[in-house]
Amino acid sequence: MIRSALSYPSKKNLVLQCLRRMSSLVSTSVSEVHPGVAHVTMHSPPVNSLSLSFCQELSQNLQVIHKDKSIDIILLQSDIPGIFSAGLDIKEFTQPKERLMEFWTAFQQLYIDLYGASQTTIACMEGSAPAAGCMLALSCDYRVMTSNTKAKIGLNESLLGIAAPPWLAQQMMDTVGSRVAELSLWRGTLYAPEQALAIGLVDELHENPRERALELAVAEFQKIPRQARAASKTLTRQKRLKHFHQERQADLEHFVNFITQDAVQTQLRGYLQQLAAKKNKK
Ligand SMILES: CCCCCC/C=C\CC(=O)SCCNC(=O)CCNC(=O)[C@H](O)C(C)(C)COP(=O)(O)OP(=O)(O)OC[C@H]1O[C@@H](n2cnc3c(N)ncnc32)[C@H](O)[C@@H]1OP(=O)(O)O
Repeated sequence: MIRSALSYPSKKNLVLQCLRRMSSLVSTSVSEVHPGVAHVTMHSPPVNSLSLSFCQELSQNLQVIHKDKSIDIILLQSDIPGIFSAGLDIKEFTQPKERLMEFWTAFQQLYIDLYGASQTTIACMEGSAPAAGCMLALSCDYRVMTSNTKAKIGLNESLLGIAAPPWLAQQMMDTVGSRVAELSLWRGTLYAPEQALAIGLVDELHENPRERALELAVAEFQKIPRQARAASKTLTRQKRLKHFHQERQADLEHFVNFITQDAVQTQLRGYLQQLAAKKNKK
């Protein structure tokens, strides 16, 4: 059974408790029965889309955990049925320039905080993870997805008239290989769970991803010395992170210049209308 951090009197949990109170979109709890395992839960209805405040809150939760030496596993999960995360909040793309810059900076920081976490991270996907939702999963060390065929995962940016940034495209290439990533990116393919497993986009399918992730964390991952797990991550990820920091400003400028083009804005408005029309048909 998972108990909230609220039930812990220690200094560490007071910090988590404060964070939980401040945060309405993301919360962290630690398990009494499974020490060292933190559950980071996204709950931003209707679809956990990554708005500016959502990115900031998720980052804040991760930053508190990073400082907590007693936590060595992070399970990233959603409490919205059928949804992991719908990706970036498309409405953010239509904001004025200052806000766009703040938004993209927060999204970049979220990538640093999740991809660069020293803890072992597991994405527990009980539902769909398109675009930046997929980025959250790709930033984790291990991905467990629901076997429910309604769920989809992938980088569908091209269908919105935009393209994933280079660092996200790189994550896809690192995970599924260059050729499959290349095809997926320009087609904007969203994969059903079995297909995602076949190309290596997810590591396992399970009826209950949270239960399976906890089992993996305790029975398998925590048996590997944590410093070895952390050092292995540094080996495989530090080059990417260093490059990201070097390119961060250019990435921000590219985003703002690209997204503010009239043709892109028209395309994005059309996509939002399609989503609304789909909802009205239900
Ligand atoms: C240089 C340029 C760089 C660009 C950056 C590239 C990086 C990342 C890009 C992105 O992440 S863009 C976002 C891409 N995401 C999507 O295409 C997903 C769209 N959503 C869906 O497919 C579905 O909503 C869903 C996630 C499969 C869930 O389906 P469900 O049937 O449960 O819910 P809906 O009825 O479709 O939606 C409910 C409600 O949410 C609104 N909504 C859905 N997704 C988003 C979103 N990403 N941003 C903002 N709003 C979203 C949808 O319009 C409905 O709104 P209301 O009608 O209730 O107001």
